[in-house]
Amino acid sequence: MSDALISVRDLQVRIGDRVIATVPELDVARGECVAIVGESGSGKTTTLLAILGLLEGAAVTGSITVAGVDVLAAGPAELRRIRGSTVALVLQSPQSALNPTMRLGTLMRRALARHGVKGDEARARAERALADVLLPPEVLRRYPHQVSGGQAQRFAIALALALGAEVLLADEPTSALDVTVQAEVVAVLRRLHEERGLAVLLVSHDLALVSSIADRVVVMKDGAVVESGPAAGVFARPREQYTKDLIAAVPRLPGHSAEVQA
Ligand SMILES: Nc1ncnc2c1ncn2[C@@H]1O[C@H](COP(=O)(O)OP(=O)(O)OP(=O)(O)O)[C@@H](O)[C@H]1O
Repeated sequence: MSDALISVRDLQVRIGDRVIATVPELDVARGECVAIVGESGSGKTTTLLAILGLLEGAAVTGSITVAGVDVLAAGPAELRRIRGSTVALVLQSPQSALNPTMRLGTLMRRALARHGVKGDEARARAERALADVLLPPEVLRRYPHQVSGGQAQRFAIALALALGAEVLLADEPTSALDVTVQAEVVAVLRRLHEERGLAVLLVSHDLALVSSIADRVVVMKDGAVVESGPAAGVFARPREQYTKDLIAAVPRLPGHSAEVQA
């Protein structure tokens, strides 16, 4: 537990009188990749946004700790600080998350400056982070629309790394990308996780992606956790019919039935 970067207990999110997510327990340890899977509307994104303190208009109860900070009690300044320096959000559509009027270099420089990193140190961090996501330094001269979706997503990850993020919260990071560039983003995420020990909390419909990278899996249905455990165990021996159905729908996974492939 002392090792947990993210620790959630008895989380309940309500909008009006509707409960849209209930998560009794969710931990992400240093260096660990945990995936939340489930059908559309099952409460995955809501859980991620609650962890970042980004849910507006919702009643959130329980406890959420990120790198020792009590998210539900923290003020806006403290939440902004941990969002940049400890935990970073990677979204589905990277290009829409990047300011279109700024070159990527300006975006990177301003983000670092907001966290007090300037000059040579900023340049060194930017170069290292770009190398980590396998992007050439020349991308810093381009505008967001001048790079591919895969490059924009890798740049978003580089931005998080440059700011020193220890855990990435990735919400469907590949689903808006062409199949050809999905693989490059997955490869970068997997390398950062496996070789650099970056912790990742991944929300994804893509069970093939999840099975290739996650250490543990949390399965959500209708706003509730129905099953969780080590990824290998959940994929090999799912307990719940809902999980079996999710797995059976994916052609590349072992539990998939031959008829669907034909
Ligand atoms: N601001 C909101 N007001 C009302 N209902 C909401 C709001 N945000 C989410 N919901 C509802 O909460 C439920 C969970 O939504 P959420 O986006 O967390 O699901 P999800 O599993 O991430 O789905 P998807 O994979 O489609 O993103 C859905 O039924 C959604 O309609």
